[in-house]
Amino acid sequence: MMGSSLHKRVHPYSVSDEQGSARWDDKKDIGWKERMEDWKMQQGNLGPAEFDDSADPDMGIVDEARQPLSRKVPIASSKINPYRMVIVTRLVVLALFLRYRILNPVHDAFGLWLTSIICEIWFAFSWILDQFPKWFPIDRETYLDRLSLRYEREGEPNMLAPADVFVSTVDPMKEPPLVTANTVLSILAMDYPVDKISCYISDDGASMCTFEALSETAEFARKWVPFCKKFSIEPRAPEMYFSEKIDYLKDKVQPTFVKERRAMKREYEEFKVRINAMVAKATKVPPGGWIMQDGTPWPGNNTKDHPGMIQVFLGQNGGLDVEGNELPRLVYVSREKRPGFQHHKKAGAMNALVRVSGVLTNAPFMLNLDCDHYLNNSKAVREAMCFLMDPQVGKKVCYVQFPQRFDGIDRHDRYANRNTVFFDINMKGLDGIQGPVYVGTGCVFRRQALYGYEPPKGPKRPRMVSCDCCPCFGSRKKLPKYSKHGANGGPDIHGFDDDKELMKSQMNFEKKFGQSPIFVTSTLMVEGGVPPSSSPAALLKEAIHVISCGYEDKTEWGTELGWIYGSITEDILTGFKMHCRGWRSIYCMPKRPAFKGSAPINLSDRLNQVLRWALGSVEIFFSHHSPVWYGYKAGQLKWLERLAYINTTVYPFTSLPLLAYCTLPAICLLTGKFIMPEISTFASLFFIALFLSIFITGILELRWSGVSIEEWWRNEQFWVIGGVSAHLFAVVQGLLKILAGIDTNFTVTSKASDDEDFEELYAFKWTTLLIPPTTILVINLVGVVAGISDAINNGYQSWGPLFGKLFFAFWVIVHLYPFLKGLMGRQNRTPTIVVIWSVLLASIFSLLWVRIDPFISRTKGPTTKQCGINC
Ligand SMILES: O=c1ccn([C@@H]2O[C@H](COP(=O)(O)OP(=O)(O)O[C@H]3O[C@H](CO)[C@@H](O)[C@H](O)[C@H]3O)[C@@H](O)[C@H]2O)c(=O)[nH]1
Ligand SMILES: [Mn+2]
Repeated sequence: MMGSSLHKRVHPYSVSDEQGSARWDDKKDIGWKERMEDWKMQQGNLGPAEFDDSADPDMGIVDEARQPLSRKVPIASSKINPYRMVIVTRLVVLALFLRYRILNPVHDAFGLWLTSIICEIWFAFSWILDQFPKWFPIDRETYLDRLSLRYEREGEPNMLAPADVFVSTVDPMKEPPLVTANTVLSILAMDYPVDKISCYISDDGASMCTFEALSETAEFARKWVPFCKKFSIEPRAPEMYFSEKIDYLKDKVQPTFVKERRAMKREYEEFKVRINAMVAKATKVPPGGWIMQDGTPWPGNNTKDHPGMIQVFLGQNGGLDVEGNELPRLVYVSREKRPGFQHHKKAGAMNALVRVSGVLTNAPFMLNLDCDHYLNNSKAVREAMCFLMDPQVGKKVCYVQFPQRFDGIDRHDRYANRNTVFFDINMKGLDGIQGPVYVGTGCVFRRQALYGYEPPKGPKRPRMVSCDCCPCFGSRKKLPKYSKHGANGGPDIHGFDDDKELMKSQMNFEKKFGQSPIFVTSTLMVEGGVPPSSSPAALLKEAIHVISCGYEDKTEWGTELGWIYGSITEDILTGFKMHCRGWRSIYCMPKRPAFKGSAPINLSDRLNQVLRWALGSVEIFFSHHSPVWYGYKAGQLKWLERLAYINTTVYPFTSLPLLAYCTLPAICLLTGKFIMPEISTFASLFFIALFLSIFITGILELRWSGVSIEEWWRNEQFWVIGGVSAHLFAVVQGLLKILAGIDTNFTVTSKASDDEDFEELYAFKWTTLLIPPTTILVINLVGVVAGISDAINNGYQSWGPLFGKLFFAFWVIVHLYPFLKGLMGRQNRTPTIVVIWSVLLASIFSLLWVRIDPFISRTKGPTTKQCGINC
């Protein structure tokens, strides 16, 4: 087994013999129980009255340290109340409108009328799903200085909780090692005690290139990290730091800065050249497979059939940085892959990291990042700790989610890549209910929440003293059931004196967590850490064991534990399970964005990404975890939160009515029929009222959220574009999958390296996703031309009814405009295949309608040709 851990530059792993005075568990002679108690006391579990501050000379600081670490900032009532009023009004208007529509069928176009009315009812329903979870939006504020006062007292060991950082990568060609290296460097350089941070990289591609790049990155970190800390630079990802176009001398006082920065930039450029050389070399696999620097073959030469690999860099025994300080641990992990075993993509990779980190470091919190999401704010983890370590609110918090922010998106954000409407409106809304959904990256988890436990029950105010002998926490009784902690936060591993009990619970635990006694024991250490007695070699051996591909067989991994399997959007499912168990999550938006990543900016890649998300949602919708029917028994999921989860799984289905609704105007224009009867002045009031209420909710929403009107409009446009392409395909593929078992293959999105001219934006790749929107666009344009020429031929009286139809057609065209731009590419060149297909479909379609109901017959002469003469 050990043979599969890598030998190149092996640093004997050690956790137990730490010396540093800042180590939170350096009182190693005290037992676990005492240490836990101790920590709890320090966390401020004592009520304010019991706090003994006579010993502390600085009363002011003590007072400050007792203050809450964060605060809810409600949205101003002058902004939120009008918003709510308009929502209610809109609901009433909508009901009146639908009533009118149902009671007034169009007899000569019954089919059109019926279709449109079904669509409208569905739109109304999906609006409700989207709207009501935004009833209680909130903002939050954190107090980093209080966190520091409370847990980082001078002369005492640092009490901040350790955090394990997980980074996932799979394909070095699409996810360039330089991007991953930057992410890793930003993590290693974060503003947090180094001995409390460990960074785990999961390499699902088992790529030697990724491995060697990481080894190189570890070396470069020895220079980069002290530089960042010395000059407090931001961001701490070198690529982004050196490409910032701001005045880098602002606020800098040290005279050596300019010189050192210049030297550092040189170093980074050399580093970059080395990484690029590795990548260039890696494009062609040598005939005999890759050979490591020590001459042995790379164990991951067959990416689908290879042993598990772990390599520890840096950390306690990994040498110091150039200034003589320790660096955080960096661990390369590539889980075992064998044919015939499901690997469950990112979710499987994350679960492997949960176990490896449980064995090696067992931090009570873990930060999850995609390889392209670097730490943009070096205090991000501290921000999260303001919630997770808060003695009042913390215990029930399963994770702290940060918004995703992006670099390298075109200024106008043509395809709504930034997703601001979701991140600044919907997520803030959820934060006021039971917490934001987990979006896959930029999230700090509580380890215990990932282990499938429920949040601690009991009074909101923490108990004064916790006592393990007291029957109310009877860990001896509760432990075998292992699903609930006592009110004091967790079971106590020293609670056994009966061997039989111990054996029984041991068996239960192994059924749940798998056959690793060391890992199982680690799950019981609620406050983290590894047993002081364990030897590094044994731990490493166990770490290899827990990433073997059969490890999860007959356990609860992926069903109840860790990242949940069963959907390509594992993130939604994982967060959903936690909320169902009664946890709450927190949305944290520091002023300086905590993390930044890249997004696919060209049309085809973007549509494919959206397709993947939508398919994931459809999968969840049809699964046993569907928020429509899952989790009522526990009764822990708040109903508005459920509504939001239902919305995230049913939204792809809106593509069907949307598709119908987008073709209706064209049909109407071509046939001369309309979805509504001639309307009276009274009825037109409904329309105006509905239109106004939609408009005003939009405006008021933008007012409380601070989202700009342009961002909102891009979102609307992309809702239609994605709706009639990606979401539509997702529904079809999802149905194929459950009905016929046909699976779709997806690859990761490529992480473009920054380029100035946005070449990427104009890159065009052919995909079938483009056909439906193009067709819709073409038939609507044809419809507009036909409708106008028809009206010209028929004189004045026909302009009235035409107006309504043209309005709908323009609505469609305007929404699809960015799509049209995308089709044109930079050189205004549309790939012929798209044109051919769309023109073909559009003309078949138009001809069909013209034949069935030729409006030309009503007019005397041919239409278009005479137009020129008549005008
Ligand atoms: O077999 C695999 C496949 C993917 N990944 C990683 O998963 C992450 C996400 O993949 P990406 O192609 O970048 O997907 P995006 O659409 O950009 O990702 C968003 O949506 C995904 C699905 O909801 C989430 O998993 C991501 O965290 C979230 O950022 C990347 O770090 C990959 O390296 C693996 O580790 N193993
Ligand atoms: Mn991504």
